[in-house]
Amino acid sequence: MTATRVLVLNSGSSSVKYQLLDMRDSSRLANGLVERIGEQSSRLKHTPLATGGESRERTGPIADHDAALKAVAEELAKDGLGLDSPELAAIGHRVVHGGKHFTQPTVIDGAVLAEIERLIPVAPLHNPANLTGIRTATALRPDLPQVAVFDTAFHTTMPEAAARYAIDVETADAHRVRRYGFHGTSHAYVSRATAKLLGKAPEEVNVIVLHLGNGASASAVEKGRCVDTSMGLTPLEGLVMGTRSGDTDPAVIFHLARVGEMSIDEIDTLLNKKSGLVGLCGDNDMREIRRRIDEGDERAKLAFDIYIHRLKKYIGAYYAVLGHVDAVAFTAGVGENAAPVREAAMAGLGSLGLAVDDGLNAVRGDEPRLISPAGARVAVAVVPTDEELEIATQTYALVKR
Ligand SMILES: Nc1ncnc2c1ncn2[C@@H]1O[C@H](COP(=O)(O)OP(=O)(O)O)[C@@H](O)[C@H]1O
Ligand SMILES: CC(=O)OP(=O)(O)O
Ligand SMILES: [Mg+2]
Repeated sequence: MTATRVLVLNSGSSSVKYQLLDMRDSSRLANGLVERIGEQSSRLKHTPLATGGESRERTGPIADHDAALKAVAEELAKDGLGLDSPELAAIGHRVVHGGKHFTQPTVIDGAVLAEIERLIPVAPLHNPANLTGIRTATALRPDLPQVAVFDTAFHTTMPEAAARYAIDVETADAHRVRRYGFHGTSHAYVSRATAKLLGKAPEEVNVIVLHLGNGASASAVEKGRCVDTSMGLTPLEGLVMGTRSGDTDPAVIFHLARVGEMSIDEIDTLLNKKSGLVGLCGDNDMREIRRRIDEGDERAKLAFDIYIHRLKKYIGAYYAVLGHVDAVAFTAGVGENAAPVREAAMAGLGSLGLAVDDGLNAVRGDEPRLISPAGARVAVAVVPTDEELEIATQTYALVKR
């Protein structure tokens, strides 16, 4: 029997999303989510898609990512899909920071682990969780290839003009300070899916991808290659996000340290966890923000306006970077679901050939779809991302013989 299944683990700072796929037809056998890891109220939700069974939930403390992954393995085993299955070909891991070094998916060995560990200072929220996921999975199946698929890989094609900060070159190089970009697996997948929606090859189109989830980033993709993206050294730069500030004057940090007497760690927490939408209005869920706006809440409206203003600036910037744009693609939780965000982001951009058709924008669905009016100069599209499928595809391509 040839092994054709791939388990994908996407370990975030306080969550693990997972999916088990059969790569013969890319069908999903099971998926799930463990959230609030490290809290008393952890929750695991598991859906056994292969058997068509009901989703199962367990709540109660799950101390760390190691315990989370063991709980996932137990749930999979209940459906006869345990990690001991001979049909499992590999485990694919999302690794957020791969630095400059990793441009391709990579089978993990000691040297790869060491490099991911060395990058912890530039991805303190993400890389430690990714490492625990890899170590636990390896302990459960030491015989299987474990593959790292890096968020940064797609962005390694950025030209130096986009990747370098304008700071002293020697200092920057000594500390590997440069723009790496993140969500690359999603930007790669969505830019290709957008080309397909237009009936073109990726090499034939220029696309602006707007990945708007809890973390959010934009990218400029020229003929299939990333030429700029909004996240930088860490996933803090760029757009306004659920809890992250995105762009600020770096002097805000000196000011808060000197005048506000805050420690560097306090400022780090402020900008990464207490800013963005949650800092502006107390909510980071776009559904809740829209509900509050409908009730006349001024703070929610201001938070929304700041979010949209920043998004528009990046759309304009990447339009200029690309020179010619074939499509703008909205993706991830907000991009796929929040019609008012798409409408507001495109409002007033008619002279750039950008517009949305209200009727098309209101349609909901899981398939890639156009929302621009017929005959528009630039296509505007909603293109659902699928980071897990992309990670599984890249993982399987690397290990199948
Ligand atoms: N129906 C919806 N309308 C508006 N926003 C939504 C909707 N569904 C999800 N979202 C937004 O999507 C976000 C999560 O996006 P997602 O891509 O899953 O993020 P992440 O992968 O970073 O956890 C939520 O915080 C919420 O703001
Ligand atoms: C890199 C990053 O921001 O990831 P996420 O959106 O999953 O937090
Ligand atoms: Mg995400």
